[in-house]
Amino acid sequence: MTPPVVLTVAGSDSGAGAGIQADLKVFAALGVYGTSVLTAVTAQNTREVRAVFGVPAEMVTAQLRTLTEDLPPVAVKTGMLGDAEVADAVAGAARAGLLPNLVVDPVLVSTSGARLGVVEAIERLLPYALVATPNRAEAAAILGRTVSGTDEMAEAARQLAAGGPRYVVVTGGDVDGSGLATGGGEAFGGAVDALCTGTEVRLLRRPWVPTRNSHGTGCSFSAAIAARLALGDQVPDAVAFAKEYVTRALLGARTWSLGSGHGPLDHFRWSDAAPGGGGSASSSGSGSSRGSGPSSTGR
Ligand SMILES: Nc1ncnc2c1ncn2[C@@H]1O[C@H](COP(=O)(O)OP(=O)(O)OP(=O)(O)O)[C@@H](O)[C@H]1O
Ligand SMILES: Cc1ncc(CO)c(N)n1
Repeated sequence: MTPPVVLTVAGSDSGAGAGIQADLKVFAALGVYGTSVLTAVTAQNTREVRAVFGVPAEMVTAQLRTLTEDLPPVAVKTGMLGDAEVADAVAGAARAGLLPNLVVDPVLVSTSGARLGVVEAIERLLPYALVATPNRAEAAAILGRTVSGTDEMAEAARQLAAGGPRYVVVTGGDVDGSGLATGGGEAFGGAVDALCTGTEVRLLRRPWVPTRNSHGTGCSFSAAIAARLALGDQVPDAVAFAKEYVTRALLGARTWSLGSGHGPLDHFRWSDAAPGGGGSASSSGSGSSRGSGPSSTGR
């Protein structure tokens, strides 16, 4: 059995909750061969991003060329890009056809509030995206207006899809500064995302998981979409799978204590094996076999 190759182009999170490290965990959990091109190194833990060191654009290009010559990916996701030169380097590879099934997660700000990207960089890559996955704040920054309720999320998804990516998911998982269970998701009666397929907008709704351990939800969501695309899913199915996967990974992480800030997700369903583990929570509605994913969501 040869697994499909999937690539993440993103920054390193030393705390391994987000960025490259989260993406590689998702790829492993979903049974694809993960490769990585680093755009930045962050000094980061569950509480803060203390320092960011950008990888020069020429080095990003060198990684992309070297990798794709030998291990061409079937699907790709991008996360933190850093500056516009790096975004140009990635856009150049996309233009050359080296980045098929491209999922762009327009990372701008970390959960802890640190700036990780600029709108100008994201705008250079969006035209090449098959799928874009901005959260509400990112969609607002790109469009230059606020995006609050589900109607505005749907409208933002539609507007962004008209300007480049074939599919856009505006996610509603953002949590306010105080962290615990105070996020927009609760106010909406669940974790709601708006998927624009080009022709229509669907609201994807799953139960809101009240936990501080939500570091890297966006990274994991976009990585799971790329993994499922590589395994042959159509985009709406890949998105539905990814939503279920993240819900399940949040549920599994509810009771663990890794760091004193926003801890990581339970990517590998370890909580299923723990006594009274979080993975079987009925509200998830997901399957329970280890390593496998759900077959449907509440679309
Ligand atoms: N507490 C939660 N409970 C349930 N689902 C959640 C929760 N937090 C996020 N999600 C879901 O996770 C997915 C990722 O969305 P989110 O809006 O968190 O991305 P993000 O803000 O880009 O993440 P990050 O903080 O990693 O940058 C979405 O499907 C969202 O609805
Ligand atoms: C490296 C990196 N990428 C993305 C995010 C967004 O969560 C983060 N905190 N760190």
